[in-house]
Amino acid sequence: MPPPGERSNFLPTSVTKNQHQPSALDASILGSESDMPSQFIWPHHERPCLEAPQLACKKHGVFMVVNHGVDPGLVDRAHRCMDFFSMQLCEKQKAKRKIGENSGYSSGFVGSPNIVEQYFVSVMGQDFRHFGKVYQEYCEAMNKLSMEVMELLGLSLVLGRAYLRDFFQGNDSILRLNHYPPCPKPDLALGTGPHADPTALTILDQDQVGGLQVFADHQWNSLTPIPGAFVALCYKSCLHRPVVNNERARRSIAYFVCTKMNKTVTPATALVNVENPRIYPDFKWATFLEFTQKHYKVNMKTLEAFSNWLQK
Ligand SMILES: O=C(O)CCC(=O)C(=O)O
Ligand SMILES: [Fe+2]
Repeated sequence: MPPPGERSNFLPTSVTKNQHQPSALDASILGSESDMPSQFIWPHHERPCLEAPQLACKKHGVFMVVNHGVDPGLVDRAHRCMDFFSMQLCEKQKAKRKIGENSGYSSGFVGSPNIVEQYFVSVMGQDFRHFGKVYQEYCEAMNKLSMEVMELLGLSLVLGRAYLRDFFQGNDSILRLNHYPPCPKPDLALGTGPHADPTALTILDQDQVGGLQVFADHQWNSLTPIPGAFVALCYKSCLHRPVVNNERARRSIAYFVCTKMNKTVTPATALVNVENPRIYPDFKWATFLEFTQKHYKVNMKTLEAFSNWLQK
C-alpha cells in the first residue's frame, strides 16, 4: 500500500451529458469521413465530451458526473432513508449479512424487477416497504445513468457507443449504503480503509460532510463534495478511502456496476493486439465475486491475486 502523503484538495475532471464541445472522437473519426451520409453524423450540439472520461480513466480513474438528469429529490429521499442506521441494533440485525452471502446489512443486489423492495420487506418486514421502494427507484436511476456513462466510456475507448452498454445490460449490480458515525479519534480510524473497488464502475453519492480521499499524484487528495454531482470510479479504479471526523456522521451511497452473474468477462477483441496482449484469463463475474467475498479482501492487487487463484 502506498504510504499516505500530504493531503490536498483534488478537483477531478467533470463530464456532462450535454457539454457543447467538440471531442477527440469527433475530430478523429467523423472528421475523416468526408462522404458520410448526413443522417450518420452526430449533430454537433449532441456530441458527448470524451476528453474528460479519457483523461480521467488514464490518469487517476475518477471523474465527476454532473448534468446527469437524476432527480435530486430521489437522491435526497435515498439519503433520508439511511436514518435506518439510527435504529436499534437488534432491528438492523434483522438484515444482517450472513457469512458467504453477498447481500445484507450494508449491501444488496439489484437485478430482477423489485428485488430491492422485496429484499427490504422480506428481511425487515412490511414497515420497510417504503425504504425498499426508494432504493428500488434509486437503483433503477443509477442503472440508467451507469449505462449512459458506459456509452461514453465505450466511445472513449473507440469501442463504439453500444459495446460496453450491451456488455453490462441486465447487470447484477450492487447497492451499498455507508454510514460513518462521528469518531472521537479520527486519526486512529479509517472508514473502510484504503481500497480499490473490484467492480467495473462505481457511482458514488457522498453527502456534504466530506471525507472521500483518492490516491493520485503520489498523495491522498480530498474529494470535496459538489452538490448534485456523483463521483465515478472506473476501470482499475483508483485507490480511495473514506476518512471519518469527530463532529458529524457521514453517509454515502455507492452503486457498483457489475455484469450478469454468469457472464464471461473477456477483453474486447478490438483492444487486444501484439502491443497490448491480454493480461487476465476469462472468468465469470460470479466467481470473481465469490473470490472477493470469501477468499480475499480487495486491495490494489485483487485482479492479479484472482488471476493466480484461478490458474492454481
Ligand atoms: O463513503 C465513501 O465515500 C466511499 C465508500 C466506498 O469507497 C465504498 O463503499 O466502496
Ligand atoms: Fe470503494
